[in-house]
Amino acid sequence: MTAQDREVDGVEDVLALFARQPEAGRGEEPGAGACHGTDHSSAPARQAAGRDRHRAVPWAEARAIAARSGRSAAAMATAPESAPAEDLSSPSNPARTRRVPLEQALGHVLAEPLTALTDLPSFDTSAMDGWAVSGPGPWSVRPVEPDEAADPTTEDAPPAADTGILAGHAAATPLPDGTAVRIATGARVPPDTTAVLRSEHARTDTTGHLHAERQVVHGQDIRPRAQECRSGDQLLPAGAVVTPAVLGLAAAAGYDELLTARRPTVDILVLGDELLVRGLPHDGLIRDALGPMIAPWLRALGAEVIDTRRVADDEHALYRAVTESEADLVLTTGGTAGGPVDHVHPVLTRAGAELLVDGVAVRPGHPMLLARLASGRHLVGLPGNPLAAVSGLLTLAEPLLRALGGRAPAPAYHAPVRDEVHGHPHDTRLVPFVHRDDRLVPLRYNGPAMLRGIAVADGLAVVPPGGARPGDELEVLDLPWAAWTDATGSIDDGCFT
Ligand SMILES: Nc1nc2c(c(=O)[nH]1)N[C@H]1C(S)=C(S)[C@@H](COP(=O)(O)OP(=O)(O)OC[C@H]3O[C@@H](n4cnc5c(N)ncnc54)[C@H](O)[C@@H]3O)O[C@H]1N2
Ligand code: MOO
Repeated sequence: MTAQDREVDGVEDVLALFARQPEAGRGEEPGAGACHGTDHSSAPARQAAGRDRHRAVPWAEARAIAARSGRSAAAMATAPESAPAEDLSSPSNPARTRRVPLEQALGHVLAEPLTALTDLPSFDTSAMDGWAVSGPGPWSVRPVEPDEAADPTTEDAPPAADTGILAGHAAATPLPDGTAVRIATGARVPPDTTAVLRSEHARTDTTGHLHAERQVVHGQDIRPRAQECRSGDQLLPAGAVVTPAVLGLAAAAGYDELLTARRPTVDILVLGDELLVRGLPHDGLIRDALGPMIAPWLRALGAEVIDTRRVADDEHALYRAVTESEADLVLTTGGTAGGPVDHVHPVLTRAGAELLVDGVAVRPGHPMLLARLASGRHLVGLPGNPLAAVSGLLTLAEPLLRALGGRAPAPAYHAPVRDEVHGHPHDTRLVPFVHRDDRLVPLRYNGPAMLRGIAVADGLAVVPPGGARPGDELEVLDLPWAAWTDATGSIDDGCFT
């Protein structure tokens, strides 16, 4: 990769050792994560921050609350009154589940365990092209009887040359001791077969007898019926995501359709009169960065986005939009803080919503919130600063949607960080990083209003209060499309080697 290529992929510019960046408190730009620096240095801001800190929930607890609330909402919609709240996957109520043909099931979530409908393999199968043999050799070669070779669906077809027993054909006649019959990979081995001899390990003599050129072990190259599973075995639990491999397994196990969890629905409300949807910023107006970003991000998290709507900075308009939505989740952007046109809190109060999380001890994104509306639906309020919105998306919306959609919690994983990362004194920090040589390398341009770092990141590193030293293990939040960029190779590891 040339220096020019490196510039083009955007990583080189964004990659930086945190220790080499200006520290928080010395200014926010160019993004050493100093939201808490400049923002809270004035007396009123300090007071606001003090109030926030008082009610802000720790980051991990906020995620746990979101997951718990999603689980109980899913259970209430799914199960009869008496069912335990954790029983997400009960398929008893069709409202939250859907039968989907296999060819449309990719990316859906199983609403019931995938249980084998057949033994796999469903018959003793030849694993190789060669000979089915019975007993010790040499063996006399037996021609295949027409009813053994015949395709059961084309019994009227003219007799073909002796190809032996082919895959998909019946093989009901037992193989007498001392005899061999030609057989193809995937064909049913005849009863009383003791082994399959690969064609390259076999030789026929002038008298037509078959000899093995290698030692023959009993059962060799036969896949016995039910080697992989028995009918009724659980292959996958409820909550598993249907991947291409799961589609293949389900088909092999006999499924034509799958019972899947209905995707949770989301209405996105983008607030802010300063936002433009086209063209260049001008006269204090800026482009809406969240409208184009949030819907595809939520879809990648398994949600069904009904609509993304721009709502004027008007309390009544927001109240109507929130209370009229029929989505499982209303997601707002902006208007979470205490500014003159920040209407999210007043609207929630007016709507009789219960605030489950009102501020999180995380940077960026601390004004994020989670509420349960009177209807039982949820509202996640993302802060307007774009990276703060991403933080809210992964802190509150991701665990909530995962639970609403019947998926198991993502197992947490940790990786060592390569560089020192400056920490906030009290709050968790979420910092965009790239994986390099089994280490997390934090990225610059991680300020709350910036997307330049996250746009090239593999994920967000969870930096505990106080920061991290080189080699410390940090929790990792993957981005749902990390695999896409790997697949396209657009962000090439080569640029750092
Ligand atoms: N006195 C205080 N002011 C603020 C505090 C605080 O603690 N005390 N917290 C700051 C933090 S931290 C954040 S984050 C923001 C949260 O603000 P809001 O959620 O109310 O969002 P807005 O005020 O509407 O916008 C903030 C910022 O983001 C821009 N924005 C909004 N929407 C979009 C969008 N769709 N695309 C691009 N940019 C967007 C908006 O223009 C503002 O610049 O509050 C701080 N203030
Ligand atoms: O950092 Mo704010 O700027 O918490 O999102």
